Amino acid sequence: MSRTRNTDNQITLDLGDDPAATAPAPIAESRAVDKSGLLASLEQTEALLQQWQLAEWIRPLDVGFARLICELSEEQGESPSPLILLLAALTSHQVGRGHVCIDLANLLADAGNTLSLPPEEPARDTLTQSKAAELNQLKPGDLLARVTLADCQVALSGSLAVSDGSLTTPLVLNETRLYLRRFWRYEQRIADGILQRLALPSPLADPDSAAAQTLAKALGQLFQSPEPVDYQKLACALAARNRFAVITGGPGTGKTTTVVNLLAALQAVAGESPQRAGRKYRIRLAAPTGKAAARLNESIGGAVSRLPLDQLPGKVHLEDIPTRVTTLHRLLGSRPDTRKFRHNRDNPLLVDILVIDEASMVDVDLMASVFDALPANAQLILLGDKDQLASVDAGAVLGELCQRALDAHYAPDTARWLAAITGDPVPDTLIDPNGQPMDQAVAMLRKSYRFEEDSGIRKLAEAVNTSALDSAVLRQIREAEFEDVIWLNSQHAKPELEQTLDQICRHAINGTPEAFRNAGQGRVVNDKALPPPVGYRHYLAMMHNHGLSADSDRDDWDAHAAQVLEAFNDFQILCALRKGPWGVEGLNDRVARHLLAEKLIPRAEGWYAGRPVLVTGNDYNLGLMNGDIGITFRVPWDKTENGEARDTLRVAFPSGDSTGGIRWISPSRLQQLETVYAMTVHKSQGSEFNHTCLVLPDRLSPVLTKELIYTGITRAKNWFSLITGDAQVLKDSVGQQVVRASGLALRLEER
Ligand SMILES: Nc1ncnc2c1ncn2[C@@H]1O[C@H](COP(=O)(O)OP(=O)(O)OP(=O)(O)O)[C@@H](O)[C@H]1O
Repeated sequence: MSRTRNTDNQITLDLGDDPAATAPAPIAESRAVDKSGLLASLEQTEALLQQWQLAEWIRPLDVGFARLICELSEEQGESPSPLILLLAALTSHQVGRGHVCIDLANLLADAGNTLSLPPEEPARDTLTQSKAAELNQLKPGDLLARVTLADCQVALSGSLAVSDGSLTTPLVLNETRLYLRRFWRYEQRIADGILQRLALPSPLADPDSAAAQTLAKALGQLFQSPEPVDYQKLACALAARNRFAVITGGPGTGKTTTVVNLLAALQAVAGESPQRAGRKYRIRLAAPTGKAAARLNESIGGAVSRLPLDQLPGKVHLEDIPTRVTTLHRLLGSRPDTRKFRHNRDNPLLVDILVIDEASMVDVDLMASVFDALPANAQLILLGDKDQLASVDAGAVLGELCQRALDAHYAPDTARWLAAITGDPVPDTLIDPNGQPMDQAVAMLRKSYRFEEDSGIRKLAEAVNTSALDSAVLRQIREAEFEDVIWLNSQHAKPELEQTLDQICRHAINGTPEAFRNAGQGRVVNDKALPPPVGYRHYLAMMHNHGLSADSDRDDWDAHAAQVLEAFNDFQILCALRKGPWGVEGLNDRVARHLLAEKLIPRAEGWYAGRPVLVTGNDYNLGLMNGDIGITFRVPWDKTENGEARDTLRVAFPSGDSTGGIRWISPSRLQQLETVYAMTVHKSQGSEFNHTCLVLPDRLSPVLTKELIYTGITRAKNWFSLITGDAQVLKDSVGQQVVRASGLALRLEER
């Protein structure tokens, strides 16, 4: 058997079982496959990795990394084992899928599921059937069938490329978890940052101290709930005591309200502190995306203005509580072409308290950078919904930190302290004498203030979250018992494809208010009359209906664009997939064609007035961030040679700050974007829409998980509609859960 490079410098697999195969033979041409031999030599393994790469099972990066490991080992006089090569590629593959590491025990127990290989949907339709069939006999599971954990450990521990982290090796093995060094370091920096903060003594620890009494007094003024346990108050107390805290809660459970009260209480403590001589804390608010930052910007102002500041101790003023929310990248000082930030250990942020909203979207890389940039004694408070999808990139930091949030596990000492400060006894079910340090810093909000008891959105989200979807809720939704939820094609278990796709487009245009109870009219929630459910006709009609001209003030154009952008936010189609007729690509195209047929847009391709776009990469020059949404307008701002007004297209983006202004950008300057009639659920994280329509495909795929469905449903503020390609897919998706391999929770337990 030999390794041979072809003209593209690619290594081809000589399977050695065919006399004709002495020449480089692409895999499709070999007849029989000796699987056991594939891990016998480096050449065989490397060639196989290359075949997986060609089939797009793994990325070129994964093969490149594995090769690098071999080259480094060879340079040091070592003959790397084929198993190391394979494990290196698979570890890198897992990072690409959001895992921080690979758990070897899981890999050996069930390689197919652990790696999602072969992929459910082959990425390359160019792969001939015979080639695909042959590759299917060379799955990682086949290769690893006779490999034991001990084999892996022996191979890894004997390699110069692997260490326990104490040496600067590219791979790190921690018990059964194999990491790319970079990701092991991220996890270590996060764990160190958390544990170091949890170990700091709190000036509030003694409930009889003056500081703790001030806190208790402030909380007494800020929270006056008649409930036996006010979980918001409890969360405030807990987060005030710790230099690191997490507040998790579902939609509308009052995360923003709680954090605003917390900041006011902390400023009251600062104001009364003799050591601080009245000096208030420097507080910063941040969110992982521009959209999430803008949303918090919107809600925080109102919450701050409602604070009973004159009743608080410590002379707290309005300006002591910030209302400006920035993106984490801006806060940390991102620089083009490097993942290193301006603020780091050598140049820390000038901040005493940092609050990060939508923390479920923060990956390990960014979270490690946050800890690097924070002064050692600065307080970090993470807010988010633990049940939402994890970050797009590797890690599930918030989810891991909140693994035990439901039962709290407060140590008796913590429970006594909480009761002394809040005046409410902590329920016995939340007390655990074996509670760990991390448990003492996590609070869960348990009551939704946005959704009423009988809200369908709330019931559906809860049912999905607790995997109880086969129960009465599905029937209630099918029978349209709720005011706020409709399942448009629930009567068809397996609806016809074209008909369903057209139904989605008609729904996208009109919002189908008539399908909701009382045609979506007259709903009042929390004493507020809700706008009815709409579709995209709403923003397009508003866009075309303006009395503006070339002479109009630019402020009037800005106000018009702001209104249209807000109206666009009233409806959004969310998809699970990117590709295919059920994915964003297919649906964007189809919806545009329907809008064109209805004469709501002038064309369905390229740039046109009305085209909504989603920015898909950060553009620091234009000040646009991944996830920003803009709408294309026809504006009469250019001049002809004769000085007459000439129409031109400009894309209006919200300015992203608290001014509510508009940035007008010429389409030609925009590099990374896509049309956004349909958006993936992943991209919708951090956003909310008045009416959300979730589209589920006609086949189950690994991306369809409980977290995805929950995130999709909870993007709906007031109205939720569902269209399924197969009714069963909804139920089956809820049975699939995202489990990301990582060692963070264990690291926090270990010490
Ligand atoms: N303790 C409370 N009593 C009454 N209303 C409340 C309380 N807490 C929050 N609310 C109201 O509930 C709504 C949602 O609150 P808030 O925005 O703080 O929740 P959130 O968890 O941050 O929401 P989101 O899911 O949008 O992030 C707001 O209208 C708020 O005024």
